[in-house]
Amino acid sequence: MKKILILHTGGTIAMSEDKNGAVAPGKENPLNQFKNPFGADYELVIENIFNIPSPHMDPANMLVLQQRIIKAYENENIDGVVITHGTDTLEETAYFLDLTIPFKLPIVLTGAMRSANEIGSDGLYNFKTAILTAASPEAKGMGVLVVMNDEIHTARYVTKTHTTNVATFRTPTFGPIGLILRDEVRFFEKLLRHRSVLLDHVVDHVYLFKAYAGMDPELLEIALNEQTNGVVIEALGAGNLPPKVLPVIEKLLAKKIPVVLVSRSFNGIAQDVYAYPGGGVQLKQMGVTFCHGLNGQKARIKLLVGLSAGLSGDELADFVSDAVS
Ligand SMILES: NC(=O)C[C@H](N)C(=O)O
Repeated sequence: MKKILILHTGGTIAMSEDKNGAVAPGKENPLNQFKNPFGADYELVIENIFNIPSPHMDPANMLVLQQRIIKAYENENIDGVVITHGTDTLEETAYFLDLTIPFKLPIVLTGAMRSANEIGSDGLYNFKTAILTAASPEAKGMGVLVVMNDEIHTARYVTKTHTTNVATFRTPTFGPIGLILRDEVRFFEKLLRHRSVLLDHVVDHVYLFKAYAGMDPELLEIALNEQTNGVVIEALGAGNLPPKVLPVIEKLLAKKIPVVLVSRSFNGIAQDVYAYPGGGVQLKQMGVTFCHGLNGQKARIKLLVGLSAGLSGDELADFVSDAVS
């Protein structure tokens, strides 16, 4: 018998379409109509912990989820957790939990691209396959997982790539680590290393900026204040910035505000390759932290988690830059 804790948080998987085609949460969560297809082999403990669209999700809510899971692991004898979530910020919640849950418990996030009463709705199917994955012995020790459209992805690298297509969740550069084939859960990769940190609160004022041709330095200047805890920049290509923004970055670093760099490219990692003004070599010499392999929103979660866990200086830089931790 497998005991799976189900935490519903909202999102399209919990919404329905009205007669004009507008999608919104109704009075009743359609997931409550889910009939356990697994019989007596599975005990599903279901909680509607939130009912929010995922653009309303924030790190404080992510911490509520993390604490609920830790409590269940310590006191309620569970074998796995499934979280249903809106897809817009699903990857951020998944990665937050990946970085902050210190034990080998299968935790699987899923959602839907089509609401409950739309033709071809993917919600119940994704929910079912997420439960199967959370119950799989092989999911133990794989970190937090995202299951959508018959694919299993790591929280660390998965990202939403399409506004409406049901095949929206992809893992650029590396690919998924498993598949669901009918009702069979098959993993074909292993996690090499996994590092989590302990935290009991989350810091705010960790900003994410995106670089562009002719980037205006005044955009970054808004981070030059006492409240700012950290800055992430999605840089150009292999990790380069327009030279106009360098004086602001110098000022941020002088104030001991960590500045983390990722690439805005969909594939690949940020590295110190180029030695022209604003190139990665100069940025690294200035003290910018390169975060290898994460996208901007994940690097922001990682910086926020590291800061919330009390890391600073070299320790924080090591934590953030090591994308396989
Ligand atoms: N497919 C979805 O779930 C998108 C929705 N806007 C959400 O993230 O809540």
